[in-house]
Amino acid sequence: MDKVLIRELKVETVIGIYEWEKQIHQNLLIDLDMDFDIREAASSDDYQFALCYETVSNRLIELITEKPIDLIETVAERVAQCVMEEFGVRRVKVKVMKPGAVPAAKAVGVEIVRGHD
Ligand SMILES: Nc1nc2c(c(=O)[nH]1)N=C([C@H](O)[C@@H](O)CO)CN2
Repeated sequence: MDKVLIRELKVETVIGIYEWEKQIHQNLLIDLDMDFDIREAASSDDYQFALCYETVSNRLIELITEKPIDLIETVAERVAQCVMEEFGVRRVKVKVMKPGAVPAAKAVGVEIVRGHD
């Protein structure tokens, strides 16, 4: 299946389970693999048939930053639900990484796949 990809979308937001985390902003890095048939956009060279990675990125930043979230699992599920419901994506892989959360690790994170072919 064709895919539209977003890599390392940086989202600065209030994220975490601890009280001190609720007082600061931290970065999340989000990867998306969105199943999407690109043939109509490619053959027509017409933007109206494309899944706009810019529009998706801006919507996800809005979604994630609208209120504090405890778990990165919640971020992943909300992102998957949003791209399927609002952008007509039938299957999506979402990876949410939290750099710096564990000092000894470069990043920690979760990855989910939602939807079907
Ligand atoms: N599976 C998870 N484990 C942990 C999370 C999380 O979101 N998912 N969050 C934390 C803390 O917020 C941590 O990032 C603070 O450094 C701990 N474990």
